[in-house]
Amino acid sequence: MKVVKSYEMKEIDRYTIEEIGIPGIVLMENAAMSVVSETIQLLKESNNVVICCGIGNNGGDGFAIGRILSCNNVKVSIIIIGDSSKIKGDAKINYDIARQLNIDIHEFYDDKQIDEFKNIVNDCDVIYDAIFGTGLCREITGKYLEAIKIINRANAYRIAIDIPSGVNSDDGQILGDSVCADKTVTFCLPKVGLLLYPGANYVGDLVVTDIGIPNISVERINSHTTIMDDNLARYFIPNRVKMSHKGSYGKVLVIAGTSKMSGAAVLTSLSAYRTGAGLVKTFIEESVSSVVTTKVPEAVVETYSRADINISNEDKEKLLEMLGWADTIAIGPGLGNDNITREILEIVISNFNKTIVVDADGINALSKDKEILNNRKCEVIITPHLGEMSRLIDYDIGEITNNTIKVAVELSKNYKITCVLKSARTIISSPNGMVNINIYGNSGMATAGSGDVLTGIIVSLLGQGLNASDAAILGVYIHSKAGDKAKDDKGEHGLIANDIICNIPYVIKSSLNE
Ligand SMILES: NC(=O)C1=CN([C@@H]2O[C@H](COP(=O)(O)OP(=O)(O)OC[C@H]3O[C@@H](n4cnc5c(N)ncnc54)[C@H](OP(=O)(O)O)[C@@H]3O)[C@@H](O)[C@H]2O)[C@@H](O)CC1
Ligand SMILES: Nc1ncnc2c1ncn2[C@@H]1O[C@H](COP(=O)(O)OP(=O)(O)O)[C@@H](O)[C@H]1O
Ligand SMILES: [K+]
Repeated sequence: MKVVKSYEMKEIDRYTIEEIGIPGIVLMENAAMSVVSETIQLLKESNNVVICCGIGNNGGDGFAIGRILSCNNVKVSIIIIGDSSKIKGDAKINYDIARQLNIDIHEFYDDKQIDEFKNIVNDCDVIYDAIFGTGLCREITGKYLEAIKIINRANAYRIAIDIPSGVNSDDGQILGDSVCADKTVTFCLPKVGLLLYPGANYVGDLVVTDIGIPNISVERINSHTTIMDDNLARYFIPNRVKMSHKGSYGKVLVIAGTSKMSGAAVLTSLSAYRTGAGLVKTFIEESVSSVVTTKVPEAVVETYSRADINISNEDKEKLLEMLGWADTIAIGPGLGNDNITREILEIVISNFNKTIVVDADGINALSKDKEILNNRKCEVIITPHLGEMSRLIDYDIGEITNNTIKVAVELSKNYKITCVLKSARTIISSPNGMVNINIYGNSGMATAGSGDVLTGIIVSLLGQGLNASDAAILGVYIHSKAGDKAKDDKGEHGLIANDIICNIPYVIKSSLNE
C-alpha cells in the first residue's frame, strides 16, 4: 500500500476535485461519514461528545461530523479554536450548516474563554480532534498549544480526524505538542507521519477509510513510500513446487559466530532453515563449530582457524570454493570486530557474484573501509541498527533517529545497495529510491540475537529466489510478525530471539492461508 506526504495527498485531492470533477464538499462529506461509521459504536455509552475544530478543512470535517452525529441524536458540542471569521470554502459551508441547525457551538479565541473551554472538555467522554490535519505547517503555540494540553489531560476517549493535531504528516515529528489519540481515522491513504516515531506514539488504533477518491487519482502519484500489509505478503512468499528437491530452495552460506558469540551462527542458520531454505552451510571458527552441529543438526558445518591475525591460504581456498557453491551469503553476525572479519568480507564481496546480506560485524568492518563496497561483484543488502548506521556514515545517532528515511535513502543511492535500517520502525530503502516502512513488531524484539534472526530470514528468501528488495521487505515483515506472535504467547518481557524463530513457520503458514 502507498503511503503519502502532505503535498502528495494535496495533489490527489486537487486532481480529484479539479480534473475529475468530484466537488471537495462531496469528499468532505464522505470523510465525515466514514469517521462516523468507524466511531459510532464507541459513542453508545457516551453522554457528551465534543468536537474541537480548527479553521481549515480539517475543522470542516469536524463540523460535518458534528452535524451527522447531531442528526443521529448524539449530544454534541463544537468548539472552534481560532478566529471563526477566517473559515472559508467547504469548511465554511459545513460551519454555516451547523449554525443553521443550532448545534451548540463555542469559540476558544483568546484567554478569556479558556475556563469555558476547560469546563466543556472536562465534562465530555469523547473528543473528536479536528484542529489540524495535513495543513499543519509550523510549530504550534498560544491557544492551540493550550487547547491540545487540555484535550490530553481530559478523561475522555480521543479520536483524531485524519492525523492527530500536532504530528507533522511528512516525518512524524511533533510540532510543539500533539493530541494523543486513542484512535485515528485517516482518509484515503496512510500519511508517512502516522507511521514514524514519535508521531506513531500519538496515533492509537489507525484506520484508513475510503472517501470516494478514484484509483486513478492515487495511481498517478509517484509515491516512493509503501508499507507491506497482511494481504500483500502472500504474493511475495516464494512458491513451493511438488517436483522439487532441497537444491530448489537455495544453497545458503552463513558466515557468522566466533568463540565469544557462537550463538549468532546458530540463530542465523536456524532462521534460514525455518524460513524455507533447502540447504544451509555454516562457516565458523573451528573451536566453536560443535555449538552449531549440536544446536542446528540440519546445518552443514565448515570450519576455519582464527589462530593467526590473517586468514590462512588454506582457509581462503576453502572459502573461495564455498563461494562457488552458494546461491547467497549472510555475513557478519557475531563474527568479531577484527582483521580476519575484514579479510573474509573483502574476499566475499570481491569474488561472489550474486546477492549477500551484511550484518553486525560485517557492517563494522565496512565502517572502517567503505571502499570495500565499491570494489564488488555482488549485490548487497546491509542491515544496520541505529548504532551501526551511526558508525557507518559517521552521523550522530539522534540525527539518524530523526531522519531515518532520508539517511537510509542516501546510503542506498550512494552505494547502490539495499539498506535495512533497523529500529522500532524499520526502514527498507532500495537503490532506485523506493522506501518501505515496517509497521509491525514490538519492544520485546529489542533482545540480543533478534537481528541475527532477521539476517537468517532475509538470506533464506534470497536463496529461494527473491530479489534483494523483495527479500528485505518480506524478511522484515516475517521477522516482526513472528515477534508479534511470540509476544501474544509470552508477552514482551520474556521474549527471546529463539521465540521469534519458533514463530517464523506460523507467520508464513497463516500468510498463505494454509
Ligand atoms: N482537500 C480535500 O479535498 C479534503 C480534505 N480533507 C481534510 O482537509 C484537511 C487539510 O485541510 P487544510 O489543507 O485546510 O489544512 P488543515 O489541516 O485544516 O490546517 C490548515 C489551517 O491550520 C492553520 N495552521 C497550520 N499550522 C498552524 C499552526 N502551527 N498554528 C496555527 N495555525 C496553523 C492554517 O493557517 P495558515 O497557515 O493559513 O495561517 C490553516 O488555517 C485534511 O487533513 C482532511 O482532514 C477532507 O475533508 C477530505 C477532503
Ligand atoms: N521496540 C521495537 N519495536 C519493534 N522492533 C524492534 C524494537 N526494538 C528492536 N526491534 C527489532 O529487533 C531487531 C534487533 O536487531 P539488532 O539490534 O541487530 O539485535 P542483535 O544485534 O542483538 O541481533 C531489529 O530487527 C529491530 O527492528
Ligand atoms: K486532526
